[in-house]
Amino acid sequence: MLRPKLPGLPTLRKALGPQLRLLPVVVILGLTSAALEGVGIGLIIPMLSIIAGQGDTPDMGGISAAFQQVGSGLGEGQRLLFISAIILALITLKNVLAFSNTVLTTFIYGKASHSIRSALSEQLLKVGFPFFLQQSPGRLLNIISNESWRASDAIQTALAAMVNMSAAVILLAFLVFLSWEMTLLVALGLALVQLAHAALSASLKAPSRSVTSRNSELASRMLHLVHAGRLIRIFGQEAKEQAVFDAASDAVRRAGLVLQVRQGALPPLTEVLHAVLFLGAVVGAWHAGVSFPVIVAFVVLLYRLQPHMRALQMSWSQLQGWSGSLEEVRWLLDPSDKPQPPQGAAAFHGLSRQMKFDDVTFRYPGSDSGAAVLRSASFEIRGGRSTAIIGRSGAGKTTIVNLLCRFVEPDAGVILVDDMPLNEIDPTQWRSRIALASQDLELVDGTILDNIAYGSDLATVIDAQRAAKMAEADEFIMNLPQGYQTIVGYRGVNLSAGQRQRIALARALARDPDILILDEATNAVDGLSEAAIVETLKLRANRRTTIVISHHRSTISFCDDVVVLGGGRIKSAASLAKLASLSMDELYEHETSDKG
Ligand SMILES: Nc1ncnc2c1ncn2[C@@H]1O[C@H](COP(=O)(O)OP(=O)(O)OP(=O)(O)O)[C@@H](O)[C@H]1O
Repeated sequence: MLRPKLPGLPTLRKALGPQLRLLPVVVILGLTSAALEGVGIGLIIPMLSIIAGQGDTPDMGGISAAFQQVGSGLGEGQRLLFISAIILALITLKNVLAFSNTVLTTFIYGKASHSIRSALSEQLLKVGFPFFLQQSPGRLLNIISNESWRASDAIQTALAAMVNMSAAVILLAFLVFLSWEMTLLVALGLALVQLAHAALSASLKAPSRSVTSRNSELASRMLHLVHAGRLIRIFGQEAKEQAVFDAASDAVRRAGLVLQVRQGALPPLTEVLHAVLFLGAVVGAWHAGVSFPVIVAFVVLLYRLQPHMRALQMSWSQLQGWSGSLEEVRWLLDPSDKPQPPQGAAAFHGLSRQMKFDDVTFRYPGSDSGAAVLRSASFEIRGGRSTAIIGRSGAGKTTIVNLLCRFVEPDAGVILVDDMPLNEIDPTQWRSRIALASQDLELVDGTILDNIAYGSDLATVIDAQRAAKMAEADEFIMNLPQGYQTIVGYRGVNLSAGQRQRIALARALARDPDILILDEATNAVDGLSEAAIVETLKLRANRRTTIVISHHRSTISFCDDVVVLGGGRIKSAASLAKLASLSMDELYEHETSDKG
């Protein structure tokens, strides 16, 4: 009866994973408990015959006659007790099996829900970074926090549908055995009810998608309120923001109302149609001259069948109502239309000579019509030296970092590492040799120690303290009441911007990387602390490769080389010592013919 295409079925099947092999057990338990129920109801026939004083009603055939034989050798009183005992035993056993099935389906549901959440997290961790440049965080948040739960609910509903389907099949079989004519009538009626139900359920898909997209918009507004708290207040936008939020929230309410009203119309409608069917069957049976005990058994069976049929139909409409959610979850889990993570299998054991940008052109995804950020850029960053990358705002400095870290890949040209194309190197091995401290690289919610140790295997607080000392962070950390155990809060809100930067720098230094990249990593640090940090970096620079991006002359003062970016090109690449006399503004304009 539920043949039409089930929305999101592949997603559900994938989520069930190894639990799929438990589904036959669910079905067998469902069939068995329904069979026990059917037999129990069938035993009403001899019971009623005894009570009505009809003895063995002669005109019965098939399964009714078989039921009629139960306890036939006993006296009436004893037979009544005997049949009652069997019915009680059957009811008890049926409920034990039903309970076992509830436990089993709950177990499967829990596992499948976990697997959906885990798959979503895995996908977010695995997907190529450009995905995050293209997608709205609100949409992603909504999928993780809302839609994934609906997908889990869909699994529970699908499992319940299987149990109900099993019960319906068995009870229908008993009905056929009791009276195939009456069953034919009932089946015809049920098919009509199902058709009406399916037509109405199909109209739930559009409102379901609308609810999903409104929820995404609302999640974006919520994120905005959380992240832009200061901005909203200082510009006095509270009333406007409230109005925008209310509009988004009300849009969710309206879309939800349409969906729920349509869904809500289905149960009463189905109940009325079932009642018509029920009464029609009774009247029909009376006209056909079916015996009283058989009519009662038939009606009781039909009565017991009805909730299963209704539940099946409800499951169907619920799954239609969640189709928007299932589509969103399926979309996020589908890798085919997502940017791939960086590839490459060659081993990397450390930089010995240089990193070379050879004719690299790059444009951000989604900005195809706009100008390229880098156009045929060629320059070298020599190993074991420190290189400043400078240029006016928007020149493409951070883009170079993104390319080096393989967050994005060049559209044309190649980046060579010791003459090997970077895209052939195993990205995990490559990144394990890099540490990045950047103005927009977040702190994690945890202690200062957690943050410094993030990404390196620091054995002790002493190790963390060594890194913190190099980043001029130890002193302020020790002055905090909880020291290294101080909780930094979400994105480090409990700390000042300069403190956050010094912890991020300590985190990068703790990795003791081959290649240290500092992208505006100290622009919020006071001059004195910055001077001390620069001294530390100078000492370190003799051993390791360091790339520094900054608009401050003092920050790049210790660098050996400088690469100047402008208008998507490399304007100049030279030894910084040769340009020592130039101010920052003069450096930005400096142009050499040999950019080597
Ligand atoms: N995610 C993105 N999508 C589209 N364009 C982007 C994206 N990120 C940066 N850009 C564009 O790329 C150009 C270079 O940006 P980039 O961040 O590399 O500049 P920058 O030199 O580091 O600037 P700043 O000194 O201001 O930090 C800019 O024009 C910017 O608008």
